[in-house]
Amino acid sequence: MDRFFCVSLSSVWSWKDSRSLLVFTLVFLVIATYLKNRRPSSFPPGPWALPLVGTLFSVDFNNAHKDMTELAEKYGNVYSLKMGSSWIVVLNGLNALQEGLLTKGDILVDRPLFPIHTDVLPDLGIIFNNGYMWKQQRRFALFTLKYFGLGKKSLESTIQDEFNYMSKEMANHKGKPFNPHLIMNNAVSNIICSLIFGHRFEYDDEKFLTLIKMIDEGTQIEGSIWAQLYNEFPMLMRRLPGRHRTLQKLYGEIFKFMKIEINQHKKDWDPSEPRDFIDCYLNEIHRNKKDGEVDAGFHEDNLVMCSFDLFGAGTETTSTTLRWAFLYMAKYTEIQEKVQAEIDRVIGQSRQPSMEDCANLPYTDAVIHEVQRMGNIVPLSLPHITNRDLKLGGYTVPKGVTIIPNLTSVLFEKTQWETPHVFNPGHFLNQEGKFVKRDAFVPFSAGKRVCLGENLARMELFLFFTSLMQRFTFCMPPGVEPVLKPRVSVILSPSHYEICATLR
Ligand code: HEM
Repeated sequence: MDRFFCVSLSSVWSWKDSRSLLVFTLVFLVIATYLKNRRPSSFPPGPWALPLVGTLFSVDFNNAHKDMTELAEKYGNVYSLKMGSSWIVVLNGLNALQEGLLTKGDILVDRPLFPIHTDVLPDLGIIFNNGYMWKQQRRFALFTLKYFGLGKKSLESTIQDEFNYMSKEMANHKGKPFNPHLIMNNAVSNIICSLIFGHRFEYDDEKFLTLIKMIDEGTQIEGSIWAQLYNEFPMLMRRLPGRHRTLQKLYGEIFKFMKIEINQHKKDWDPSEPRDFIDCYLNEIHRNKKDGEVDAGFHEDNLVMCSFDLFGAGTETTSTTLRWAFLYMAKYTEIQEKVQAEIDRVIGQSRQPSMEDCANLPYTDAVIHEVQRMGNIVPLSLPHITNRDLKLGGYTVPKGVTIIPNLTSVLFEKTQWETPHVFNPGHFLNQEGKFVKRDAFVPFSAGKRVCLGENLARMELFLFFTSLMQRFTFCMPPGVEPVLKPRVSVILSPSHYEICATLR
């Protein structure tokens, strides 16, 4: 009896012990999780962060720009999210964007380096590079693009000539439905190719078409959930199959293409007569070698990476904007007619549009700006990172936090635009019908990292759009309504569609 009593007493005690231990462990875990996921003091507010996944479920990655804009209504224009284990801060609205990128631009000049890039791409080039090397590479690219024609007649005539090739290709469809994706990518890409490689590619060049398709696929993957997961859980994702694995193969192929072009240039390179960006860069490599300058990073690997950056950024963006323009013109036929009437009145049909016409075509210019605003092709810009503690909107953001400039929140800001969600060229016109600039027009972002190709893109958009409207009328195939819902990746592009381009 005594023995039985002792045994049952000890089992009661051990059961009580384990229960206390369990309760203690649970309380400990809850407190530890709370402390780990708690926002640092005076950090911007935001949704509650869960263990491991953070605020991943507060944003649908198929609609991140919209969800992030809506979150600002609840948490204010400067708020924070936790992606896996890292905090990010989102800037919304014109004031917050200007305070971050302009007033305190020095603190936000760097880019975060994500595993999806560092695993696949060398730490070189312009877009995902930082510090002295980035500054030198960016400055050199800007200078060289200017040297080869930005704002000059030579580039203008390259674009005009390319339009003639493109228009022949479109006219071949004889007003029947066709998908304008590849034609537009090819035409626009040929402009940046003329600047980098010194030549264009025929529209039926299979190798070049494959390259353009690779750029499109790479952009899709970079904006997909696969890339997000890779950046949050790199150790795991490196071991798992998925679309992220394709990226390495795609970029490898594009690098090969760049190297072939560079090797060709080296064969007939004449330092006294640089023909394009590659020739100028080879000269710069030579000069830096002579001067013993290494930190600026002028070497052949960086030439490959800079050419890759300029080619990628200069191909998909402008052509996507023009594809949005066709859709908007097909939807709002009365706006298309007004554009054509203005072009007919100012230029007529006997000569091609030039940049000088821009000032006399305010309605057309306003339509191009409105296409860019509504198209919103780079909705969350590219990420920045704080290089020291930053005071923003009354909060403190420590060094090393990723910052997302939410361009969508500015391009559709209620207090900035009269009809934010309606296609309305009037946003860029005053009472007298003259073109007016708007501060909240930020498709190229702002500050020290503002789009390097802004002037080139503006020139391409104006000359291609005006020439297209002069020569063609765009409409949807019979019975088809234009779909304005975007295909979401790093950029917002129209879903694949067919259009009819009828010669005027
Ligand atoms: C409509 C066309 C275009 C749009 C809307 C656009 C938009 C943007 C945006 C939003 C950024 C990020 C800026 C930031 O981080 O704050 C960017 C960066 C960049 N863009 Fe564009 N872009 C366009 C065309 C081009 C073209 C034609 C080129 C070719 C030269 C180009 C080259 C670049 C480069 C190299 C960067 C990185 C700059 C840096 O990190 O310093 N872009 N662009």
